Amino acid sequence: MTLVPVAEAQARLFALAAPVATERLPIRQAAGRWAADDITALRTQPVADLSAMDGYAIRFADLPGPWRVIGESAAGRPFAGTVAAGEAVRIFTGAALPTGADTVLVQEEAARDSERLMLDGEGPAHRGRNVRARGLDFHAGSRLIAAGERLTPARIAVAATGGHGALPVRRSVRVALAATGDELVPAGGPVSGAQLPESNGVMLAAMLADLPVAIVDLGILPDRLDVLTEAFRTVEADLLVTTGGASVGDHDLVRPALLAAGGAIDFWRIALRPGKPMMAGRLGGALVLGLPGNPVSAFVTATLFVRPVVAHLAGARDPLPVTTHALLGEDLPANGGRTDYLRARLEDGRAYASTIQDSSMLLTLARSTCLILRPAGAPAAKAGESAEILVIA
Ligand SMILES: Nc1nc2c(c(=O)[nH]1)N[C@H]1C(S)=C(S)[C@@H](COP(=O)(O)OP(=O)(O)OC[C@H]3O[C@@H](n4cnc5c(N)ncnc54)[C@H](O)[C@@H]3O)O[C@H]1N2
Ligand code: MOO
Repeated sequence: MTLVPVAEAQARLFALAAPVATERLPIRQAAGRWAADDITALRTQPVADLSAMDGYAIRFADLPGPWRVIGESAAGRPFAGTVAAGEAVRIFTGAALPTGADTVLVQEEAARDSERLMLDGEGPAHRGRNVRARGLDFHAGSRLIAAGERLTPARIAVAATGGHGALPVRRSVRVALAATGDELVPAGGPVSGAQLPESNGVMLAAMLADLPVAIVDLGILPDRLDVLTEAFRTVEADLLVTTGGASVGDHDLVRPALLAAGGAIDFWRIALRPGKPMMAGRLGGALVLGLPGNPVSAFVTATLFVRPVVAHLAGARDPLPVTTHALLGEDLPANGGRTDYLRARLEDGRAYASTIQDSSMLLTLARSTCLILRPAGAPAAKAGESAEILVIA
């Protein structure tokens, strides 16, 4: 049985579907979406030379003063006249520098007696001190945000300053979630002996909460081919994510049900631990990801495939999770043929893997703050060596 390497599986998954359609959204609703186009400045910022401090606009050549104060320039209310030799204008942060002035004397270094202004300190060290030149931040026509970049709060702010009130984004991604298994009952309800509270659907919804998605909750589906087939046949979504029933047991029916519903499997089984039995395919207009039922396997495959493919569909240029590095807290044994994602805790910059790595253990996962990546075939590693990690909490 050949297992698909993780990076190849991610690339194949992204190739199965293009990003969803674009729309224009009012800027206050666009946070967290991905830009569908380059966003270019419609104006220059600042549009004029502005004061960076509260003080007095002067001519540097007139130092060390004294000056005569001839007016005021406030943000939004510029001084209309011109500053001539020996003259100063009271100025505030963000206000336009009057014509003729080239420098701002901060008020802490000035002494004023009615219209008469004197230096009371060292004064500005050079011409242009405390002045923000026109276009310091950006010029009209500059690219502010590239297509495929996420609309973070700072990018929303730069777009607003660049003159935009609405932004081109991808519409939200419709994600259908289905948990499968006869043993499952909804969280919080009564649980009899052989039953188990459903947690994968709850966890997946939480893992998607910061992404632009509209969740279609198919709830808990029983291990019955006819019920699963009908649910899959009628689902309307961009992405269908199932959990459980992905392996090879007699009650693992997700694959046959997808095929019976008219879907096609593109790949099944990944060189990944935990998460090997994951499958990916298409069903009508939707992508399908069949995640393994073990909760930790569902978490790891959702981290490596579900969140990234949602980002891909939502127009992300770089949809993959970003890893970093940490020193190993303890020795690790050689790894087998699957890339391993060890549940671990980061403490003082060192990553400590949990002793038991069973893919059913949710408390271990809940206490973990990172996953240590162990590439397929990696040799044993010593405490203190650097390892690639994925921060998860
Ligand atoms: N003979 C083999 N057996 C198994 C293999 C294999 O290759 N050969 N693979 C194992 C691996 S690895 C995994 S991972 C699991 C995944 O199997 P399934 O996707 O079919 O998962 P289930 O059997 O349906 O469930 C596994 C486990 O997880 C619990 N579960 C399922 N769904 C939920 C849910 N929504 N919330 C909470 N818990 C859930 C379920 O009760 C089971 O305990 O297969 C191995 N077997
Ligand atoms: O791949 Mo399974 O996910 O080891 O438990």
